[in-house]
Amino acid sequence: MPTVISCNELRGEVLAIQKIGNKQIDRTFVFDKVFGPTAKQMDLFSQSISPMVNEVLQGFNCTIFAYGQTGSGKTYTMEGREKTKNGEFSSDAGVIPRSVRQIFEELEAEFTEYSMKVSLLEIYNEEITDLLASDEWESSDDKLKKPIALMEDGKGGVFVKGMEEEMVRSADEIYRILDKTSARRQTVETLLNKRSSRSHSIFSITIHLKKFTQEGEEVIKTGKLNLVDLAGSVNVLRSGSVEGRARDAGEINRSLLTLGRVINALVEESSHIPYRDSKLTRLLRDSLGGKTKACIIANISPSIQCLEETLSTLEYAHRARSIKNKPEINQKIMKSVLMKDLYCEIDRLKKEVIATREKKDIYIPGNIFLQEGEKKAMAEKMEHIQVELESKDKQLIVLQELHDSQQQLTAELIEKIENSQNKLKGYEKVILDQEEQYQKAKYAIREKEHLIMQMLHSERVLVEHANCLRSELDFAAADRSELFCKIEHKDNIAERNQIIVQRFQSQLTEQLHTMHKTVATSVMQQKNQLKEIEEDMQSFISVKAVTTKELEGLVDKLKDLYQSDITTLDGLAGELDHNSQVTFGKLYSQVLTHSTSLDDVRTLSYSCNSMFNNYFNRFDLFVLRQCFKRIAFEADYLLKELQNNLSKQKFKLTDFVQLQHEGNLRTVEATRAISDTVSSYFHNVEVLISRLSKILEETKTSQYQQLSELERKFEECADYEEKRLVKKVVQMLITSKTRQKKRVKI
Ligand SMILES: Nc1ncnc2c1ncn2[C@@H]1O[C@H](COP(=O)(O)OP(=O)(O)OP(=O)(O)O)[C@@H](O)[C@H]1O
Repeated sequence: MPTVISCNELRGEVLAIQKIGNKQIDRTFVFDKVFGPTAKQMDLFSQSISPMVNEVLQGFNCTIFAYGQTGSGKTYTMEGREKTKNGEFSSDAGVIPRSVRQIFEELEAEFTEYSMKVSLLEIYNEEITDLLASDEWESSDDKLKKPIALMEDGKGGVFVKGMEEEMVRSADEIYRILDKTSARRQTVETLLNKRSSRSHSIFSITIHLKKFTQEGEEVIKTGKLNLVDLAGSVNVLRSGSVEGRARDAGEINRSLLTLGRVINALVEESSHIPYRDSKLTRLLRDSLGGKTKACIIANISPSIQCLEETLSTLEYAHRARSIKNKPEINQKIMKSVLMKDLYCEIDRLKKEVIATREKKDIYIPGNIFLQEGEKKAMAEKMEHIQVELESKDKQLIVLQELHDSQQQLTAELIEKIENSQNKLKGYEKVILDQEEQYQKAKYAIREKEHLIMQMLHSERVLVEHANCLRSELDFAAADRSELFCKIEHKDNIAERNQIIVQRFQSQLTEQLHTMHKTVATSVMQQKNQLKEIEEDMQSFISVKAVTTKELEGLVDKLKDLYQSDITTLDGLAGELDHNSQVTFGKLYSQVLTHSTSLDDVRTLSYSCNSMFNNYFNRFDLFVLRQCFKRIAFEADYLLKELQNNLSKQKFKLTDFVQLQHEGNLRTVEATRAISDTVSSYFHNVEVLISRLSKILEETKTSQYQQLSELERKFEECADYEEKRLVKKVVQMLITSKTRQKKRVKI
């Protein structure tokens, strides 16, 4: 069957998947706790109920409701399937037996003095029945189940008139009461549940605990736990209620509807809360928004067929979640006050009984009468008392008849009792003997129990040891696989390294080869270049020598030219000198011839003048000659200087060429030496690389050997360890089995 509900226990969410037409609508409801289909009774109890039970023992009133569709597991949740299984507490045990057990365990652990009473009410078709009122259940006739009235207590609360509360001293007593009364619940077969409970049941445990104040005064602390198994919320048509029971479906829904309306009104904080509209809500008024702590368990089915009811339950519970109760601890009552209250209650009950017997009137205590102002409440009370009186009349007649037959039976019984008492005395002796035997057996059992405990302890230790060994083995196996992984990884790295070295080797050889070639070509080129430079220098020197020679020739020619010019000029100067001397002689003879008269002076002056001019011309030529001589001398000197410089330069150039040549020769030598060193260095590198790869190869093989050796040793060790552990475990199992056998024998 398809499921439409999924639970997220961690987030406290319930997801409902609804399909309307082709549309899928997902709805999520959040709760304080969510228990999925795999949850156990114990989970629900320990997480949600157990803390509330503790609070009851602290003096709070707590109520636990189980609400949900018929057949969804409310009764299973509250009561469970069976309380005990093979003498142990069953895992199917529900909230009620588990709460009872916790209460007694805690009370016994604290050595607290306490008194405890329980009550069990059923609300069916808006009528309250007391399932503990024993005398009414003697008869199997349903009609005799007497409905009882709900009364206002005048303090704003209600009480169930004449409700029986049974004092209990142990959990077993409560279990017995529950077993006895479970058959009395109104059940009917529906399509959804073979034993559907049609009524609401309220099981209450009231605990009075004796405590001491700091001043040492004795006080009574009271806590009450209400465990409510609501009737299933049903759709009459779908639930298939049969045999005219459809009415009860309506009534159940009516009281559940009122419960829903009360919840809605509380959530909306409405001014009017319709508690009074149903018996259920009147009775549980304090648990709904009052001083009581309340927990609602919403039971749902994951089936698609129940989706409508499931959604309604989820909405109902979700609304109820937002109700805020104001839990208050019950006031501690002084023992004396409690006693006084109890005496008053007894007094009231006595007066009530007398009034009922006399059928005259009803008794209402003065204080209640004064407080009962509300007409409605009073009318209801009267109505119930009327109903009660009528049913009591009927019962009286039946009881009278019963009384007569009972008296007859009593006489017979007294006789039987006397016989039985005689037999009893005989049995008592037997019982005493058996008690003694029982004590001995008990002692022996305790001893064996002690032994068993010790054995169990040692078995637990052994199991723990085995677990430790197993985990060690697991660790060793994990280490081994890790080691294998590492070896594989190392192999891969070594392989990759080898490839890289080989590649490097080939690249290096290639590069060395190229370098050799380059160096040889460069040496050749350098040699050629040096040769060319040498040749250039030789040609330059020879050209220079030729030019110098030519220059020398030219200088000689120039010198000769100057020399001839100077001699010509010298000749010219001599001729000029000779001519002037001739002219001067002629002039002197003329002066002597023509010097007589007055005009002698003028003639003298004239002659003197020309003589002066001649003299002057002669002086000029002399100076010119001197100048030429000096120039020729300077030119000669300059040429000589030039010649000297040229020959010096020639020598310097020859020296420079010589030096250049030597330097070139040295460079060639040095380059050759460097090239030799480089090639020898590369040769060495080559040798070293080949040696290195050889070493690498050797290391790799030795590593391989070492690793395989290690692997072998590790495998041996692991095998040995495994065998040893298996042996140990087998040994331990054998020991444990022998112990178990011994224990069984014991
Ligand atoms: N969690 C569960 N594990 C095993 N069985 C379960 C569980 N819940 C319910 N059941 C079984 O399903 C059947 C119906 O459950 P139960 O009577 O508790 O439902 P209900 O809600 O009380 O029904 P109704 O409202 O009709 O009384 C019972 O036989 C019960 O044992």
